[in-house]
Amino acid sequence: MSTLAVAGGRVLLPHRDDETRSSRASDHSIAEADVLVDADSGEVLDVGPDLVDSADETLDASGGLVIPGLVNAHGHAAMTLLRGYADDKPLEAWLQEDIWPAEAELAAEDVAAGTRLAAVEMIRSGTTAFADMYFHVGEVVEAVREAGLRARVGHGVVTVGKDEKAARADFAESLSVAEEFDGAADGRVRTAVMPHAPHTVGTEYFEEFVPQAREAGIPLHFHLNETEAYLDPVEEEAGVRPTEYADDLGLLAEDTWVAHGVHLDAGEIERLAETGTTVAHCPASNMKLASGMAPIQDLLDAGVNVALGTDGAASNNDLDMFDELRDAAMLGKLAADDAEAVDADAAVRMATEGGAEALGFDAGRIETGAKADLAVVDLEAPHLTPQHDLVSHLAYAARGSDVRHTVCDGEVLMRDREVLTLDEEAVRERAEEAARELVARAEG
Ligand SMILES: N[C@@H](CCSC[C@H]1O[C@@H](n2cnc3c(=O)[nH]cnc32)[C@H](O)[C@@H]1O)C(=O)O
Ligand SMILES: [Zn+2]
Repeated sequence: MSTLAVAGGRVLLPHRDDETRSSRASDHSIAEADVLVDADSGEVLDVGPDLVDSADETLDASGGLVIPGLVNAHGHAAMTLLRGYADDKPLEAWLQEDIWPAEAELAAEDVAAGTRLAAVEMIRSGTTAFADMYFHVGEVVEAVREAGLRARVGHGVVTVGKDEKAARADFAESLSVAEEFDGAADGRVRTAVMPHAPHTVGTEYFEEFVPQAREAGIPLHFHLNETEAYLDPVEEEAGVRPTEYADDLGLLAEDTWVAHGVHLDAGEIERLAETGTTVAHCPASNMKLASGMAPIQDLLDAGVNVALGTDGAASNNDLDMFDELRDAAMLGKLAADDAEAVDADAAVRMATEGGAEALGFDAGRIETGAKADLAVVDLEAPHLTPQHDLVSHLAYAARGSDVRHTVCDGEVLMRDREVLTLDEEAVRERAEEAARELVARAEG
C-alpha cells in the first residue's frame, strides 16, 4: 500500500450531530489535522494530528484549508469550445440560433479537445467530480481517464425535429452508451441515461426507454423547468406541470438528478421531495440567460437534496465552482427575499456532499473510508484575510485560483498549481484550434 498525507493545514469536516444539523448552527467544522490517504484504494485512511510520519508521500497544506473536492453536478464539458461564442441572449434563441447549429458540426475530436480543456479548468479550481451530458461520450470517458477525475457521464437525447427512426436511435444510444462505459477509468466513470428535457423528448420515447433504464439500474438526468418556455409545451399536451408529468413517466427517483428546477410550484417541490430527486442548481447560467431564480431555500426546507452545477461554459462562462457557490448563496437570498436564506454552510454543502449524493459517489466529505477527493485552498491571500470563519470564506470570498493542490481517488492531479495529469499548454492550444475550426465550419 502506498500512502499520501495532506499535511500541516486545517481540514473542513462534516458535522454529524443531528441536533445542530436541523438548527441554523454550522453543518461543518474546521480542525487542525492531516489527512492520510491510501493512494491505491483511493480512500481516506485517517483524519487527525501527526499523520505525516507514516506516509510515503506528502502534500504540504500549511497555510491552507483541505476541503472535499468540489462536485460540478450539471454541465456539458466540451462546450468550453463555445465559451464566448454567443452571449447576451435568452435560452431558446441562444440554443436554436447559435449553439445547436455549431453543435451540428461537432466531431469526436472536438469533444476530446473541449473536454480536456474543461478538465484542466476543473482541476485548477478544485473540482474533482462532474456530471456531463453531451455527445461522443467515448471521448469524454477517455478525457476523464487521462485527467484522473471522477465523472457521471451520458449521451444527451433530443427527439424533437427528428423522424421516428432517428429519435429512437438517439434514445437507444443513450442506453447503450450508459451500459458500455459504466465503471470505466478504474471505476471513476459512472453513467446515466440523459434525455435532454421533458419537452424536447417525445412521450412515446420516454414510455419505451425509461423502463429499460430503470430495469438496468441506470440513473437518469435531465433539464427540468429551466425557463418559462419549458412549461407550456408539457402543460398543453399532458395537462399537468412538467414535474408531475416526469413523475408519472417514472422519471423521478433517488438516483435521478435534474438540472435547474427554476420554475417550480409547491406541488412540484413536493414531488421532488417525495421521490428523493436531487436538483442541480445552476445559478450563473440561470442569471446569464435570465431564466429566473430557483426557489432554493424552499427546496431545502422541503428536504430536497440540492447540488450545484456550472452548466456549459457557454452559458456561465467558466467552470469555477467557487463562483457557483457564491452565486448560489447570493441568488438564493434574492429569490427568497431573505438574507438568511441559503447561508454559507448550505452553499458549501451543495457544492460538496449534495453533489456527491446526486452523482452517487462516496465523496463530498472528508471522513475515514470516503473517497480521497480533495482540494487544498491557499488561505494566505488578502481577500481571505482575516479568518473569522472559513466556511464563510469558501462561500463568499475564495476563488478557484486559490486552489493549490487537487487530489482525486488518492492521486495528485495538481501539485503547487501545476496540473500533473494533462499537458496544460498543449490542451489549450488544441482547444483553441478546434474551436476556431468548429466555428468556421458552422458559419461557412
Ligand atoms: N443528442 C442530442 C444532444 C443533446 S446534448 C445536450 C444539449 O444540451 C444543450 N444545453 C446546454 N446548456 C443548456 C441549458 O442550459 N439548457 C438546455 N440545454 C442546454 C447543449 O447545447 C446540448 O445540445 C442531439 O441530437 O441534439
Ligand atoms: Zn445544461
